[in-house]
This record gives sequence, structure tokens and C-alpha cells, in this order.
Amino acid sequence: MKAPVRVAVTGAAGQIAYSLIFRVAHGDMLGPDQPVILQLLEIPPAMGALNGVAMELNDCAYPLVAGIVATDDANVAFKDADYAFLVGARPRGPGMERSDLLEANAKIFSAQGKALNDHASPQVKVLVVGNPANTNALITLRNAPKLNPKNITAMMRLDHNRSMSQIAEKVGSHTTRVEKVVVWGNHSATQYPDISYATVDGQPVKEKVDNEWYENTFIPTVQQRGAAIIKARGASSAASAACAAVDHMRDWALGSKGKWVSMGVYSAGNPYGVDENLMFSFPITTENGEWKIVEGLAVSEFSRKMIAKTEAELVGEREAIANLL
Ligand SMILES: NC(=O)c1ccc[n+]([C@@H]2O[C@H](COP(=O)([O-])OP(=O)(O)OC[C@H]3O[C@@H](n4cnc5c(N)ncnc54)[C@H](O)[C@@H]3O)[C@@H](O)[C@H]2O)c1
Ligand SMILES: O=C(O)C[C@H](O)C(=O)O
Repeated sequence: MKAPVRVAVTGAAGQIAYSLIFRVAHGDMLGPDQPVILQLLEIPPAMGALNGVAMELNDCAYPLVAGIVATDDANVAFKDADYAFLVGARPRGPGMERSDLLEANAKIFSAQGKALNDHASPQVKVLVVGNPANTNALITLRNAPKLNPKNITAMMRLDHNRSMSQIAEKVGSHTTRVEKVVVWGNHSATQYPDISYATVDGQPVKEKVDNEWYENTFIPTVQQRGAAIIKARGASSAASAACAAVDHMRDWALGSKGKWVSMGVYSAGNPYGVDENLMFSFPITTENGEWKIVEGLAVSEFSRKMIAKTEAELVGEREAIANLL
């Protein structure tokens, strides 16, 4: 058995965490030989519910769980953390404008960025899930100057997985046969799910689907999938979001083995001419615990327009919280 690693999860009494923590405890993220110490953060009113989650974790008698910390202090939750899932966020309340939401969350993520900076392992890998995930991740990064900007990421894997599933269904195949899907930009309705390079069994997807379906069905379906789940379930996606979070961290830590994934990453030095101070989703491969943007892709006129639109939205979000950066 390896030495345990510390995995911090915020929003740990929430819906996503109720799936995520148990998947991590089971070994789905780092494998069946990697013990974990779970460091769970909540706000004071949710500590009762969090203690219930901790009781259930104990009752699972997981072989890989080497410790559980349940706390409402971010400094404790992030202490020596090797991995941090920032899931907890302020949901949009009645009468709240998008800018109010951005600002409320900016305060949470600046405090958590500082706590990560001061207490986490210097190599901590951070995944921001709480919405607006990309801008929350940018705030986290700006408040954690001791951390390598490459170690802070935003979750786009749910959008990536949704894209793979829509393609597999359309062409009558399986997601395991779909490769080289890209989702560019923001985790929002402006995201650009791109099939320009995608293949099924090595054959271009573009040869198997018509452009009308691509532009008028596929793109809006993926962009609006979060809203469709909320409408159907009466609550936002939770198990699939947890699944995507596990996929993101697993591939980052253990390597994507040549496969392309989509991750929201710091855009400094990106090869596609996107504003250099955003958390932006690109085509990515991962190896030896590091991510790399796939370079040299030909970008069509249509793609350029779609990328510019989601980039403009992220620039606007950054401007809305500029006073907190
Ligand atoms: N990036 C993505 O793909 C994606 C997908 C689905 C959901 N989300 C977002 O993930 C977030 C969590 O979703 P959920 O369904 O688990 O929500 P939820 O409301 O069930 O749980 C959120 C939890 O966070 C806690 N929390 C709030 N502020 C906190 C803070 N400062 N520190 C620690 N904990 C805090 C709350 O008490 C609550 O228990 C939401 O913002 C949601 O929009 C993102
Ligand atoms: O919570 C939401 O607004 C939707 C969520 O981000 C999702 O993509 O399912």
C-alpha cells in the first residue's frame, strides 16, 4: 500500500459531494492501492449534515479511507491537501443578477484561494466545480500566488462527456469509440463543443453527421444540457458532475494515455490566440501529472467565431469581479 494522500472537498454536504466523496473513497480516482484522507469542508449551518456524511463514510468501511476530517475551517480542510475539489458555491437566489452571483462567489473563492496558498501542499491539484466555475477558478488562482497556475483548473469534463455521449448516440456507437472531441471556452451556454477533429472508430465524425445536425442540434443540446437536467430533475446534475470530476482528476493525476480531454486551464501562453488571463477550456492531453494543450490544430472560420463568443463572455465575467482580483 502507498502512503495516504489528502483529498479536500468543499461543499461536502451537497448533492455533488454526496456522490463524489464516495467515488473517491472507493478508489475510482487514484486506483485501488492509493489510500486517501478525506478533508471535508462545509459552512457552519451544514455541519450537522456533513457529520451525517462522515458517519456514512465510516459505515462503508472503505479499505482505502485512512482518515476523515469534517470542518468548517478552510485552513483545516486544505492543510497539506494533495488534491482539492472546490465544489461548494453560492447558488443563484431569487432576484439575484448574474453579477451578484459572480460577486458572492468571488468572495468565497478568494478566501479559499488564500487558504490553499497558505496551507495546501505546494503541488496541490485544484479542480473548481462550483459555478461560475471558470471565473471562480481565476479568482482562486489570483489569490494563491505560491501555487503554480498550472495546478488550478476548472471543470469542463462534464461538457466533454456530454459531447461524447451525444455523438455516440447519433452515430449508433459507444462513447469508448469516440475520440478527439473538444469543448472550448466557458462552462456556460456559450461553450463551444467542437467535432472538427472528432473520430468514431478512427473515422471523422463530420463524415457521419450532417452539418445541420451539428450546428442546430448537437451544439445547443450540449450547451443547454445543464438546464435540461435541472428541468427534468428539479435539481442540477449531481452524479454526472461527480463522475466528470473523478474523470478530470484521474486523468490529470494518472495520464490520459494519449486521449484528448477538455479542461479549463490558465490561458497564459496558449497557442490559439485566446486572451491570456482567463481560465479557458482547450483540447488537452495529460501525462506524468501535467496537462498540455494540443497544438497545431487548424481552426475554421466557424470555430473562430464560436471561440471568440465564449472568450468574450469570460472577459465580461472577469470585468464584473475586477475589484476582487
Ligand atoms: N462545472 C460543472 O460542470 C458543474 C456541474 C454541475 C454543478 N456545478 C456547480 O457545482 C456547485 C455545487 O452543486 P451541488 O449540486 O453540489 O450544490 P448543493 O447546493 O447541493 O451543494 C453545495 C454545498 O456547498 C456548500 N457551501 C456553500 N458555500 C460554501 C463555502 N464557502 N465553503 C464550503 N461549502 C460551501 C453548501 O452548504 C452546500 O452544502 C454549484 O455551484 C453548481 O452550479 C458545476
Ligand atoms: O448548475 C447549473 O447551472 C448546471 C450545471 O453547471 C451543469 O452543467 O449541469
